[in-house]
Amino acid sequence: MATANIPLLALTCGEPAGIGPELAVMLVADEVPSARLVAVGDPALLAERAALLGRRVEVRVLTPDEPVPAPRRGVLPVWPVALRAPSQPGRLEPANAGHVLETLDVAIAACLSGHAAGMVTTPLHKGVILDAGHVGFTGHTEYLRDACGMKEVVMMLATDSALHARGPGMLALRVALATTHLPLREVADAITAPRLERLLRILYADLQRWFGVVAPRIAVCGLNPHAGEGGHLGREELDVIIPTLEGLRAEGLALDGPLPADTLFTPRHLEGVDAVLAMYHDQGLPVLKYAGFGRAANITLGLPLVRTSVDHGTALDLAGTGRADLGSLRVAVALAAQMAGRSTTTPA
Ligand SMILES: NC(=O)c1ccc[n+]([C@@H]2O[C@H](COP(=O)([O-])OP(=O)(O)OC[C@H]3O[C@@H](n4cnc5c(N)ncnc54)[C@H](O)[C@@H]3O)[C@@H](O)[C@H]2O)c1
Ligand SMILES: N[C@H](C(=O)O)[C@H](O)COP(=O)(O)O
Repeated sequence: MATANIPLLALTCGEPAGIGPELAVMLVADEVPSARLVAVGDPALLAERAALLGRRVEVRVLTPDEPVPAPRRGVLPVWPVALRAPSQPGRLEPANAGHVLETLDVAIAACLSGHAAGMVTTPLHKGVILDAGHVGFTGHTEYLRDACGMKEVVMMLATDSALHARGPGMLALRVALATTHLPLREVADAITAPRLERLLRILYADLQRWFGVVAPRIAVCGLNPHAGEGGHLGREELDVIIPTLEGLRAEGLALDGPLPADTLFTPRHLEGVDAVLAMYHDQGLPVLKYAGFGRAANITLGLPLVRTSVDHGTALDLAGTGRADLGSLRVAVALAAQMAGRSTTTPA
């Protein structure tokens, strides 16, 4: 395949004090990356981290018009976005929050214009972006939603099936979230029937579109212990979740639940299920990360572009040590490449 026909992925380098920049370096230092990549970040910082880790990497600065070369070991093409202040591994610097957001803007613009076929993000630090005054920032997912003008998107994490014996396919356990980065006390109010319906429609459609699941079966968690115990432990199941599921089932969507979340994530209940919809972040993600931390990826569904990410955060405790595990970034890149390939063959 000619280089220009290999889907191009923009790889944002994330929080400069975290492990993102060194993961970008490590990805090309020891192996040929599985996709045509261009990092979006500060070239001097990347070269510095490569030197700190003792990795031989040529950081090759490209203008937006220059072709991005085919993947090659030891070469990291970069679309430059300058740091706003010096960065030390492990030390957050609010002055660099604007830099982090600019890397996202560059990648998003490249995807929306069709220049890049998708974007892969390494971790940013939500707290330091808020400390810097970006009020309301809660993560890539919501930032991408707003940047792309979408009303709703869905965060889904998926494990790499290589670790699991649950049958063929690249990814074995997929967990989507009905609410994302929200204080727990606000979760119940955020789960309304119209929203839940929109989220389930996005999840259903994107399982078909990106993962080739012809007739998705989705298992939906209850919000309350024991899925509300018939209304004795909370009424959200009776008032919101059950009527929403019934409405969508009448249209032919295969939806199980609401099921008690504590037993839903067991092999018998997961048999034949293509994705689980958890009601909140720490209902679904601990299970997913227990099953595959370091071998899973985060995908934003419902966007007009391909976006995957790693399953972990900035790991400030590991930054600059070279001990961060590259596994999740490998999965995120491979998955984005697979999705980008589909987006050229499947109508939107
Ligand atoms: N995709 C993202 O941008 C993303 C994802 C998760 C968390 N975060 C953000 O990261 C920051 C720190 O979050 P946290 O402390 O809850 O989670 P974290 O994932 O950064 O760290 C949790 C633990 O996992 C370890 N860990 C993380 N990545 C690792 C890797 N690649 N290899 C080996 N060990 C690894 C860390 O050393 C730490 O012990 C927060 O601001 C959070 O919001 C961002
Ligand atoms: N909820 C994600 C996780 O725990 O892995 C993470 O915070 C990333 O979210 P964004 O992709 O929205 O930044």
